[in-house]
Amino acid sequence: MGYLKVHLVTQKVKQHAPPTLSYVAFCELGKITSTGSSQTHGQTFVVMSLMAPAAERKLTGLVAATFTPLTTQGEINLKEIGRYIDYLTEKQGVNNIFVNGTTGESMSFSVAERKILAEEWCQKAKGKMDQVIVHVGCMNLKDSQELVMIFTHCHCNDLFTSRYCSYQMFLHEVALAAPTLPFYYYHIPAVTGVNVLASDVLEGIEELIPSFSGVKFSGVDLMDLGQCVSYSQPRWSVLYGVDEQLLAALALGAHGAVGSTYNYMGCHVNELISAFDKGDIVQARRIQFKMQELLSYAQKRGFDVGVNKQLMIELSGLNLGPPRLPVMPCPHEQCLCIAQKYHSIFPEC
Ligand SMILES: CC(=O)N[C@H](C=O)[C@@H](O)[C@H](O)[C@H](O)CO
Ligand SMILES: CC(=O)C(=O)O
Repeated sequence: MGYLKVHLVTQKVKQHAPPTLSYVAFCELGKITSTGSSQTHGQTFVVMSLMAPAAERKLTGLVAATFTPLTTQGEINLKEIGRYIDYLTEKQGVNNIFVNGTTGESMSFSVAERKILAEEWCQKAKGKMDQVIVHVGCMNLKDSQELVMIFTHCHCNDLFTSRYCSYQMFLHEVALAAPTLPFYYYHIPAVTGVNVLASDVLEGIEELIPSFSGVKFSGVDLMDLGQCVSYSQPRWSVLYGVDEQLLAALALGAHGAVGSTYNYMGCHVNELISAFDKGDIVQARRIQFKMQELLSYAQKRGFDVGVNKQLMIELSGLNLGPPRLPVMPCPHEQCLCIAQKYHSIFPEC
């Protein structure tokens, strides 16, 4: 059975106009295992994404993949969302968010909960965030379409007509719910198990999908990334998703980055990007090595979404609550030692 992941991006129009929201969607096709995870055990499938006309403005800079705030009873906690957004903009200098994604444990929430969360994130982000990406991936097409339709009208189109035919038929169904949204390809082989080259997927795609707008590249194959950047059309964005090697991606021309660690390392990573932009490669490398030191320390102790969320709580003071089962809460001491490591490596933001 296939599952579908769709991400919508809302973009605030800057300047003096009242914030108008337009949308971007990413979607990927995959297999569901008995645990409901997206591991495919070697099955091949293509991960593709939809993106909206708002893509006139390129997605650039850092995007924090947010955690979902819960109460101690495990219910969604809308009250913390405003504070979370203020923390990211004021403390971390991060002005784009990616909500209800993997980091936000989207698959552990009902469609109804996800709609409420998406609306609250968009509402609270108005006037504060540049872009809000809402992941609306579900275990079935109907649920995804329902989420997509929060944001857009339903029309028909015929974008999917050649190559990758079965994927295109599936994607076409999503496009029926969001026909005006341009396409993105979302490449995350470590999660999906799909080891196609992203650059192969991009080849010729602009002819097939005129609204194609780029790729979210969360793989470690830097040659493939380079090929994507090299092929990238002027209005496309290539966004990198492996935080611990962002510098390599910048050197290859990535336009921005989406990641979980930008929730609490955003201010340092912004410095990394500035150093890189100024040609100060030594400083950029110094910051990247610090990120690697922290992440390798955390990974040796087991670094899953539960640990990551608790680390964010320790570092930000936000009231994000526990993760939802099957993700287990992180023992306090485990996170405390990672938080201490963070403080020993990084200065205050
Ligand atoms: C697999 C996964 O969740 N990747 C995240 C985003 O794509 C990253 O932000 C990682 O959490 C980060 O690079 C730490 O390994
Ligand atoms: C990191 C990311 O892309 C996600 O949370 O889905």
